[in-house]
Amino acid sequence: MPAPDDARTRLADARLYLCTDAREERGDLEDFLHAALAGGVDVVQLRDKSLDVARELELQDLVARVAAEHGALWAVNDRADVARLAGAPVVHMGQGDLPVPAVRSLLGPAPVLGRSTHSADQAAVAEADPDVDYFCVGPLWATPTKPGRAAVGLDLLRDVAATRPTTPWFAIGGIDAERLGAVLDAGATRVVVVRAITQASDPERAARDLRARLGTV
Ligand SMILES: Cc1ncc(COP(=O)(O)OP(=O)(O)O)c(N)n1
Ligand SMILES: Cc1ncsc1CCOP(=O)(O)O
Ligand SMILES: [Mg+2]
Repeated sequence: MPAPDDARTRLADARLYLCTDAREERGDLEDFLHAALAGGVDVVQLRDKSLDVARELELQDLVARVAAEHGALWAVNDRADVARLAGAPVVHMGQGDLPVPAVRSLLGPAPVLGRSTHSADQAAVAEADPDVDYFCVGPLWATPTKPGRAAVGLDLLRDVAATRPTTPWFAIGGIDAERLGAVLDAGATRVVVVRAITQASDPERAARDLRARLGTV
């Protein structure tokens, strides 16, 4: 696990963040992680709402080990208890999850803390909060991976980009190779994807293609 400040630097340098799907039950999670990370994914998050908490905690060891082999960061979603027990370098909380002060109260200053945002106001709050290390803006397009969450559209991305946040931020929701150009044109430099890699016939190649287009800018 990287030292906290190292993790913050690496998060700021990250361009491609992958949330996994519920593939553990298919038995190919480890192979998939190796492929995606070999393709250049910078941050990987186990996002599987079907897992009970004990199994999720077990699987974080696998995620941590594979991420370390590839020099990538790994993140825990939603669960501060799991993040603490697993020693996660990154934890992600949505608007309906634990509030930022509660997460810091439980986990202290060490983990990189990310926040979901769905409006300009929420993005501004995240940007102004010194305890938020990165935030995500989306879903840009409606996506089956986040049912019930309305699309925010590229206009919000443009609006957020225009505020020139100093906090690293990512675009999320419905992003794939075809739409990536529009996302970059709207001002994002970092993206989070699920299906663009999890549903690719060749996840390593899909990750490599996305990462190459994201570059280092
Ligand atoms: C990196 C990243 N960005 C956004 C989310 C979404 O979080 P949330 O809005 O809490 O929704 P769930 O993923 O918990 O369903 C995320 N998980 N990761
Ligand atoms: C977790 C989450 N939060 C906003 S959109 C989303 C899912 C994005 O999935 P996909 O990249 O498959 O559209
Ligand atoms: Mg959440």
